[in-house]
Amino acid sequence: MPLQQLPVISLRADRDALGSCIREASQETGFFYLTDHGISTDQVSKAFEMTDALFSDRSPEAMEEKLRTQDRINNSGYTALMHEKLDPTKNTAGDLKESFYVKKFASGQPQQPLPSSLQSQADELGLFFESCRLVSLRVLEGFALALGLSHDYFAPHHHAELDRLRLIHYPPAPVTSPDSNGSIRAGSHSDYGSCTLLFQKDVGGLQVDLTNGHGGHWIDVPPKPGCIVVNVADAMEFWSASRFKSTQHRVAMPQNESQTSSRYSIAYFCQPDENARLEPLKEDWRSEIDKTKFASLLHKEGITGGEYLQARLAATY
Ligand SMILES: O=C(O)CCC(=O)C(=O)O
Ligand SMILES: [Fe+2]
Repeated sequence: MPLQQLPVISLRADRDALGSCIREASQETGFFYLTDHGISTDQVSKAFEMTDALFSDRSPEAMEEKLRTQDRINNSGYTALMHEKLDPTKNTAGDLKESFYVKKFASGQPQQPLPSSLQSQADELGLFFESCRLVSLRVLEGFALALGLSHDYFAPHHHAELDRLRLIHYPPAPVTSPDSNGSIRAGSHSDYGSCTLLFQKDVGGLQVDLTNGHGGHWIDVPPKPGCIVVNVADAMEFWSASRFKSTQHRVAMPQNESQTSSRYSIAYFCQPDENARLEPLKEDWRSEIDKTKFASLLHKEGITGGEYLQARLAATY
């Protein structure tokens, strides 16, 4: 019987257990729920309150203020509805979502203009970023152990220079068949970096393709109290020479009345550093890489984390 539910992995597990659970999940679906991660429900609720406040104010002044924070070159600030298209192969107008990208704080200070509603919560926002960063480092330890490497193998390539916390709002929408070729909340895609942590408020819609782009067998990944959804992203798939799967996922349009209201999610994208070299971890693994997916990485000599991210972003906006 095909898998219908993602595994739940505890960050309290000892190193051996963590490595083997993460190995199994990363090889099978590339997605799992993470529990015992140390971020309190109170902290997550506060982050969602900020997200709600940011997107609820639709006055012309507030919308202008948000638009002024947009910085495409640095992948930070506000992105308006329909401005992103995660699945460029589909002939749709753009994804039905708006979002706000947050960069790592330095000495407790934001490194980008924030709209006033976030400015007043800047300390809390910076702490949430930091909590996510620490969890992502633990997940990277799990990946290293799962690949038979020293637990601290990935840390020197991950200083959160390009990491982004993304507050996301999907506006209310009608119930729509998943097979319709029309609008979508977020088109099918795989993430670009090392891994992603995802918090979903209460409205579901996230789906993962168990065939990973080969025909489509979508399973729902509903919000699970206290859990973060974690997925392998493309740089980690490449490093692992496709042992780990960076799996296609999407946010479907509402499938029932309970999903028609606003949907809020918060993603933390853990990225390799600007100058981190992307290459398979062992030379003799090279032949095992998914050559169609990574053609652009294979014909170039020594692409960096920064170059790869820019190339992927250019295809999305
Ligand atoms: O909002 C979600 O649940 C998923 C968002 C996502 O996959 C992304 O932004 O990469
Ligand atoms: Fe994603």
